[in-house]
Amino acid sequence: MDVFKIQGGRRLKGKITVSGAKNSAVALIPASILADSSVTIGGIPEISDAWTLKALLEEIGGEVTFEDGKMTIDPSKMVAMPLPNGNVKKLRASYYMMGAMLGRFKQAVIGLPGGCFLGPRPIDQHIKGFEALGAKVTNEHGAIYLRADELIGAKIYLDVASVGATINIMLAAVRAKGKTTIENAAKEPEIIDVATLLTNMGANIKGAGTSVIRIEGVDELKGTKHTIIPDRIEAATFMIMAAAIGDGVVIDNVIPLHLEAVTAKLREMGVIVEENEESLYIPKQTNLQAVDVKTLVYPGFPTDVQQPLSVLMTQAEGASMITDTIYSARFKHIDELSRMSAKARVEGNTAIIQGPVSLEGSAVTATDLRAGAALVLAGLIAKGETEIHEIHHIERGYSSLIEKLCALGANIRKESSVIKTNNKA
Ligand SMILES: CC(=O)N[C@H]1[C@@H](OP(=O)(O)OP(=O)(O)OC[C@H]2O[C@@H](n3ccc(=O)[nH]c3=O)[C@H](O)[C@@H]2O)O[C@H](CO)[C@@H](O)[C@@H]1O
Ligand SMILES: C=C(OP(=O)(O)O)C(=O)O
Repeated sequence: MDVFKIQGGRRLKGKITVSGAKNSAVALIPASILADSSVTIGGIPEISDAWTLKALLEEIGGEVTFEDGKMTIDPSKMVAMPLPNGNVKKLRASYYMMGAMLGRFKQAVIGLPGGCFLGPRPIDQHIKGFEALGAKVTNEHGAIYLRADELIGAKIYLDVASVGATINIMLAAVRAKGKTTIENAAKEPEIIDVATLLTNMGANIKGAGTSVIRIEGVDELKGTKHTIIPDRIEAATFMIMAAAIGDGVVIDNVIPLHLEAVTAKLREMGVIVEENEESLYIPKQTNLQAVDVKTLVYPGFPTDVQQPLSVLMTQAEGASMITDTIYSARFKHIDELSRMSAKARVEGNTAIIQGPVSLEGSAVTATDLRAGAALVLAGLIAKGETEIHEIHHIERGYSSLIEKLCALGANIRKESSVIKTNNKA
């Protein structure tokens, strides 16, 4: 099994470039299924989720190339092959194969998705949407079976403003007959990105990025070219790293508007954030102050940044509180941070973190993607060596992380860890 080894205490300085957004990429790639000819997407991050989706599209007959961040998908020979197991279990966003295949083939068999375990992650709102469009949906032995004679536009009110359900219903509805309205839709920037691709393919979508999305179905969608938006969660991770251990870091390829909640909270902690059109500059920081944070749907503070921010809180003066209203159990990293001498505890859906403390290097486990990012940051700050296990979680969402951090002066490398066995045989 591979591990990350970090020698902590090295200051970071220079420029780091943000990759394309994971949560856009994982929806844009399945969206290509709906076209009748090739779709090319630029800026796809080199993350395992993108490679897994490429493999899934190939399993159903897609011809896909992925080189230098450019993915070209020819969907013309795809068929409605069932995908009950295997790659679908490796990532959360395999659920987008449901909406896209239902939209194109009026049928799909897709295993329940994997991805980060953050507490229960139901997909009832996705299914409610598919059923409203006329699909019969059953769950058989851990796979979702979807079938429709035809899809007919409908009015769908989401009980929770779910990112996945909003995008999945858009995917299923763009080729349905008539009008679909999604009310209480999620407003994340990645939803606008997917709507932009679909619109360029010929779809008729209004209101993406607001809480009401209106779709007028079309008979067919054509191939197109698209460039993905920058990853606001990766950017936020780098902002936090720069605030914790930077000697002046430029974070390039960002949309500052997408980061407003993060920037505001960092400023409240005393961090100086200079905004330019497509980049941010964070000078060396002193005197970080404790803050209270609550995660919310966009444009609120993102849950995906909660775990990295909690590490910065260990360096701030006073007691900080961070409440996750989206995923109440997203705190597995706190136990790992405690191994590194953090003073933190969890009460319900809130972590209480006392700072400043001197973190100590240790062997820790990335229990999920952003827990992994948090531990990388903790390792960069800590005295001595930190060894992070289960890094496959981190590789689902951070492209070339080692290379990017080493270029800023970090001492981090990937190694194969030798499992010691009692070899008596
Ligand atoms: C691949 C991807 O884009 N992942 C992101 C997406 O996940 P994902 O799309 O899975 O998250 P959702 O926005 O759907 O979930 C938000 C909340 O709604 C609940 N819910 C969701 C769907 C449903 O049918 N029923 C239901 O109750 C969830 O349990 C959660 O409490 O948005 C999350 C919230 O910003 C992010 O943390 C993830 O990084
Ligand atoms: C939770 C995340 O990802 P996923 O939904 O793909 O598991 C994340 O990106 O932080």
